Amino acid sequence: MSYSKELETALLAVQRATLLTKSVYSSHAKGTLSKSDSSPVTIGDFGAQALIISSIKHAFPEDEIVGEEDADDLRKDSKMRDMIWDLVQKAKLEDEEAETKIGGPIKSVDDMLNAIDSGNSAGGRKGRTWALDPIDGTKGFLRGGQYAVCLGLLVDGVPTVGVIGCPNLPVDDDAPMDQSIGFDADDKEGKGVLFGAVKGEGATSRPLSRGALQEGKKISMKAVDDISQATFCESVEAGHSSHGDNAAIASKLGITKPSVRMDSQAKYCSVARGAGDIILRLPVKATYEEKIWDHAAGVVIVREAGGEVADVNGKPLDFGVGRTLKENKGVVTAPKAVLPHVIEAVKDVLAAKL
Ligand SMILES: Nc1ncnc2c1ncn2[C@@H]1O[C@H](COP(=O)(O)O)[C@@H](O)[C@H]1OP(=O)(O)O
Ligand SMILES: [Mg+2]
Ligand SMILES: [Mg+2]
Ligand SMILES: [Mg+2]
Repeated sequence: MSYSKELETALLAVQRATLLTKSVYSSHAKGTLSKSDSSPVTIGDFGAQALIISSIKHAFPEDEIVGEEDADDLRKDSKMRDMIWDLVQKAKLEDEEAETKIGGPIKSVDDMLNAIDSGNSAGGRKGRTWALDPIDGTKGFLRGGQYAVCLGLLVDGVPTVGVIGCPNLPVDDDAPMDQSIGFDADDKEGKGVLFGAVKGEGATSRPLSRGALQEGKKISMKAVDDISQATFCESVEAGHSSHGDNAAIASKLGITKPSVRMDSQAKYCSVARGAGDIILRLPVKATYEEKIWDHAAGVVIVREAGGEVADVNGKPLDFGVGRTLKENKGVVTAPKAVLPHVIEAVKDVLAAKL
């Protein structure tokens, strides 16, 4: 079946939400709270989740949504709630037809809180579920590095549509990855990319705009003939992916170039357009369960660009078991043809640690 309405809705919804996140960054008042797992959340995360869920509910009222955030803290904190309401009202696409397609503005504070809380689906194997990360890489966002607004559609547990907005990546698909770091607070030309993909239909990139969608261009991964020449990427945060294990794996593959460190699913987008080749996310703690919203959209984009993902044991990622990837450990991404080779190196390095 065709997913053209799903793709268009997701592209517009993510594009509108990126406008909100950019306005938070420029305002320098990010209203940061610490969550129960001590990770940060800002008014940008809440505002983007409200806008995107209201867009999905307008176009597809029956669909389930697994969103990272909930509104519990906001129901207790009127100051924070008012800051977010102000942002949400201001974030509008400058194209009436586009804005109408995603339902127009949210009507009240209650609707905004209820939208945020509609991201409470338990996920699962049956039906249509959107996986939403309103700001992926919140630490990167706060640092002025890369971050991404990520929305994926799972159909019976299978990642099927993926859209990611990266306000700080260069528009040029051929820009080298080390030029990708740095924040575009002033909305300069040349920064801000919207990636999209539908299973079986390829992946595209287009410049983020403030109104109607710009035209998309096909993207694809680079062929890797000699793995020792590959570029690998990993998290900036050592607490999110084991830099030591990643380095040992790279060395086993004969890779001598230093890793490129980048926050968020901007990594998936970068390798999907050939600005890097391999992503290593080796677990730091055995108990950590990767969240479906941290991978669903990126996985569709990478696969449609010629890549494949698996966990550290080479097992396919199972998005149908709830809000987390609890049947998997870590995530490894590479061009399809070389993934088995990379997984062998991962297994060797992990086995040597036992
Ligand atoms: N202990 C952890 N291990 C792995 N990932 C984590 C951990 N804590 C938070 N994350 C999530 O990792 C992702 C960031 O990955 P990266 O380090 O590659 O940028 C984010 O989704 C972040 O959540 P969040 O969406 O709240 O930022
Ligand atoms: Mg978070
Ligand atoms: Mg995330
Ligand atoms: Mg997040």
